[in-house]
Amino acid sequence: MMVNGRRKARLVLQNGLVFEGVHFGAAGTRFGEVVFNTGMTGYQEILTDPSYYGQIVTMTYPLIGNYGVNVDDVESRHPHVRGFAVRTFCEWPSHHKLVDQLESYLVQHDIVGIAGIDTRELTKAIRTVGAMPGVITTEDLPVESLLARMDEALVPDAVKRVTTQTVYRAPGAGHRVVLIDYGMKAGILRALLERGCDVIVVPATSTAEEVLRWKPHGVMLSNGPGNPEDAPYAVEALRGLIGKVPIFGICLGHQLIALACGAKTRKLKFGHRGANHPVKDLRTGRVDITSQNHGYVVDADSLQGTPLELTHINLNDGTVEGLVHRHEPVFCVQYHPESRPGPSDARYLFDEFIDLMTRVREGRFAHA
Ligand SMILES: NC(=O)CC[C@H](N)C(=O)O
Repeated sequence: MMVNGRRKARLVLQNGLVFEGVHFGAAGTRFGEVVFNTGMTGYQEILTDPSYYGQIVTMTYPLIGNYGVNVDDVESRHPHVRGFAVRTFCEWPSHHKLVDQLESYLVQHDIVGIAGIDTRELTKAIRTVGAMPGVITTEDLPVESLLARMDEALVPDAVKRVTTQTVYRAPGAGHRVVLIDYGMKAGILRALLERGCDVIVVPATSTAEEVLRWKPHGVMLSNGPGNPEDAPYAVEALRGLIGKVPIFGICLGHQLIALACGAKTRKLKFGHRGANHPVKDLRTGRVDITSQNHGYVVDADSLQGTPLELTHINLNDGTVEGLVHRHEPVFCVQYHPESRPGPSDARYLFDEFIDLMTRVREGRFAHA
């Protein structure tokens, strides 16, 4: 069926809620966990952030696509979302860096989109019920048959599907850093290269021995998709790295450090995805406005009895945002200091990592 010259599309949630709109992007049927992002801009970074692998993302900001797509705002080679849901998409974008329209970009990468739905109502449904499986379809399929297929939204072994298959090096004259790619955003690599690091990017399945063979001055743990408990091989590798080399973990990397140290993770009701999450550093009182994208979190109570100390909390819901190891040069944050998209308040954490590696190399490492 057509609406205003466009094919009809539907977004169906597992709880039976149906949103009718029009199709934009590729045609077809795509299942995925439905999550919302509250950023006003940054749709291209969001589409290409591998942590969204297998998910259907809806933007709460109502007008999407107005600056088109460009070659700079990508966090990986191609989009990783399964579907994209917006209120209004802009058919006549304008920006000096624009190379394409959002719609043709989605078609090119086979991402099914829906527009013209009440994204506020959709977001409220997710906030009330919690993030849940759903589907976007441009096909004329009965709702019952779609509801019966919601298992297709599951993404087993997500990290293994997005990690690099080969080791590669981005040379630099500074500290040698092994960057473990669990589904890395390019912004993390960029932040290290901007600080002169000699970066070796390795697959998520690398063992501690494989990482240490590079004789790194530091190990950087990236973000990545899915439940951290689904990557036990990564936790195992970290157990062999903690205490041997300085480590800085971001998002999934942070959660994996927590698991390796005996803490637990749990699923948030609807996650944190946006560019304005306030995070407080408990040691300094400083508050950063941060970029976030996560559905899981480290359980604060489970830190009891572990060597980890809580350093940062989210000011919206009090959840764990940062940790430091009490005895070893290891620290991590749940949010995204590389931003992309979002504010750069927390970029200084990369400088702290550089400083930590310098201190360890010079034998000046000591925790307060
Ligand atoms: N951006 C990330 O690394 C997300 C980590 C994890 N997949 C979560 O959703 O919590």
